[in-house]
Amino acid sequence: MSQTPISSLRGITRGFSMSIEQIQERLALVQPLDKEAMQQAAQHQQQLTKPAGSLGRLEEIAIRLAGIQGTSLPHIQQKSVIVMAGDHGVTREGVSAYPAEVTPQMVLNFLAGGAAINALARQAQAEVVIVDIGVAAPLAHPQLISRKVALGSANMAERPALTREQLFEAIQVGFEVLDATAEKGCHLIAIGEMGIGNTTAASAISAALLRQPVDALTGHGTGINTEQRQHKVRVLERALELNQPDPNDALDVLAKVGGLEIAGLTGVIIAAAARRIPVLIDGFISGSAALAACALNPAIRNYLFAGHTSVEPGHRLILEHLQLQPLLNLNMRLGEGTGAVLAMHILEAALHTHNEMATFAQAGVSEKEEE
Ligand SMILES: Cc1cc2ncn([C@H]3O[C@H](COP(=O)(O)O)[C@@H](O)[C@H]3O)c2cc1C
Ligand SMILES: O=C(O)c1cccnc1
Repeated sequence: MSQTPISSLRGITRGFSMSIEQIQERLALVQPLDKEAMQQAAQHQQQLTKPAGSLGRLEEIAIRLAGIQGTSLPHIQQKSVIVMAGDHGVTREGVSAYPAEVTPQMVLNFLAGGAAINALARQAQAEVVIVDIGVAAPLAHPQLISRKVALGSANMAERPALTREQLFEAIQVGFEVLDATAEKGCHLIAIGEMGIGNTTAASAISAALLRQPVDALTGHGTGINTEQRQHKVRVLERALELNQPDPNDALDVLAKVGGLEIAGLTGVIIAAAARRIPVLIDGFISGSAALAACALNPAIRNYLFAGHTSVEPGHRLILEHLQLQPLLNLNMRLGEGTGAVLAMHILEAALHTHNEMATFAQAGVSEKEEE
């Protein structure tokens, strides 16, 4: 993974020095994991009443959470899922199985508590934070965080999806939403999104940053058929050819072929890592935000957990690149943060065993025989 040089960040930000400084500041706050806490947590695992290593990846999760929180006995109490919603001009090219008006309709459904993410968040006892960062329709609700940067992105098949100002504003919204969530107390964040057409944006971002042909990572999204997928690939090829996003510059990629909710989630991820809060990534779209965040600072990767692996083929390529092993594989392709919130149970299970099990000494259980 290569880090975007700060000089290249400056290159694209003439005139917006406030925002770029804020982004650089946050990126610079991300610290390596606490090695000492991880060593102590690993030793603690060795003393628990089980054959060494027998809790498999649960042990690795507890140890990494120790490194993230900087304590040998990490804990998760308050959890939130931040769902960002935005529209995509590229839907005018006919790249989705559903019409764009589903975006605002689903935001209202989230606010009424009737979507899959609401059901799963209730089960996981996670707070649901809904942000309108760029839905192309007026929306108002007491529980909605209204931070519209624009009425959707522009059509990337015709021009850059976002202006530099819109990109920086969207990342800034991500910082602010994460800050407000963290200040209420939060030990684990899941990220989710809603935006008809956003698998097209995620495909373009990952094709550019992973330097892969779009055909290798473009999927069927909400359910387009084989012929429609071929059309989506052609639209993507046209958008990449026209915009020429710089693969060494994740901000350039996010502006030219990204989207407001994806840029906002990139901001959430950066700000969470800077505050040592673990982040559960959901599917392909939130994965593309993680890919961009890690391109800006590779140290962010250590704060991320992959909730699940999506059916979208590009998601697997992102996770391989970030060297993140998904916790679940349930053939899901929904988004909204659903796979991430489901995996909260696994992270909590890792800490229940880590923090609650008796040691061999406490329980009077005999340890392994000498070899
Ligand atoms: C009813 C409904 C609920 C959703 N919840 C998430 N998505 C998901 O599907 C969209 C991306 O797929 P595409 O790129 O093919 O449009 C996003 O909004 C994503 O979150 C939904 C889609 C629909 C139709
Ligand atoms: O991978 C995802 O998160 C996904 C896939 C299809 C549609 N919406 C989301």
